[in-house]
Amino acid sequence: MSLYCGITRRRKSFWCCRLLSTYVTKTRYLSELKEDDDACKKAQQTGAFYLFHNLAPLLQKSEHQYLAPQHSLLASLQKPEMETELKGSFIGLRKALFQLNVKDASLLSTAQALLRWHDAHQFCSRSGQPTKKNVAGSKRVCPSNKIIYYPQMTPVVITLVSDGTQCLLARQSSFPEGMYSALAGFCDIGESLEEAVRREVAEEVGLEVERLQYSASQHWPFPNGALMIACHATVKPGQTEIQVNLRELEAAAWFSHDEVATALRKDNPSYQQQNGAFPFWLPPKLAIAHQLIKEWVEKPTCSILPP
Ligand SMILES: NC(=O)c1ccc[n+]([C@@H]2O[C@H](COP(=O)([O-])OP(=O)(O)OC[C@H]3O[C@@H](n4cnc5c(N)ncnc54)[C@H](O)[C@@H]3O)[C@@H](O)[C@H]2O)c1
Ligand SMILES: [Mg+2]
Repeated sequence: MSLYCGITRRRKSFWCCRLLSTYVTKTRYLSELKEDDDACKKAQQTGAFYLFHNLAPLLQKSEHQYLAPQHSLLASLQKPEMETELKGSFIGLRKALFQLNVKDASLLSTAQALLRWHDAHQFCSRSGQPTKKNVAGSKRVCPSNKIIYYPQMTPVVITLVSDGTQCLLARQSSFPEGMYSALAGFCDIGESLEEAVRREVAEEVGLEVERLQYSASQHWPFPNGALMIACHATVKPGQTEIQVNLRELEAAAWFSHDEVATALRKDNPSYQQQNGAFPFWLPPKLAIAHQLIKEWVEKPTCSILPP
């Protein structure tokens, strides 16, 4: 698509033309929809919608997968009629997330986080008056004092700690049986990413981080829309004795490269072993914890780059 812009200098007009990438065009269009209620209303006439009921998306079950159908603007129907009409059911995102394709999982996570934020920000915290949502849902405004509220994400650090040969994985009692993950924790106000990683590792397993390396980030819809910031970290040599904080974790342990590489190749084993224990397994592919662990398996030295 072309952009034409007119620049007038010293009474002469110059016209320049340059090609915009599809990504830039799309980004600018979405940015316009956030600010322009009329343009957004117009877009809604031809737009595709995901449907939610009490924050649960409407999904269709297909073998081992969920499909997230999109719909054009619908007449208002009650939940049971809607499910029958659209041949699906409203299913909790926690249950369905890992059985969705990456695109639907990402869009539904964003949509759910946004819906939850709107639900929790109905009133201005200064005036107590009801706030008003713009058409795109990208902000809420208090009509009495014009304060604008924007959707928020909570930063969370997730860290895969290594001693160079093994990596440290932990589990909370709320995790599915047998699943271990990297250490995670909410950033405190005023903290840098590095400070949050050092504090969380010290708090949860009693170790001091020596070096850390940023890996990637991910939006995570639970519990209220978090920005997961993933890092690799190493601990000081010879200082690998774990002191698990049992208020936060059920267990934490060092795992060898072989153990982790083997677990990474397996799907969630939902069976119990003969001794009653559940086999060791790792978070599914969609979770950034999985990507962090996979990176370490492929390159165990990824966390010991110079600081
Ligand atoms: N996507 C992934 O791969 C992945 C993996 C692990 C954890 N996570 C997410 O990371 C999040 C944080 O991990 P955690 O539970 O170990 O955190 P955590 O270690 O900070 O412990 C949670 C506790 O911190 C306190 N807390 C401080 N600030 C908070 C805030 N802003 N919101 C809620 N509680 C706050 C509460 O007391 C809460 O019980 C989890 O909610 C989990 O969903 C995602
Ligand atoms: Mg934690």
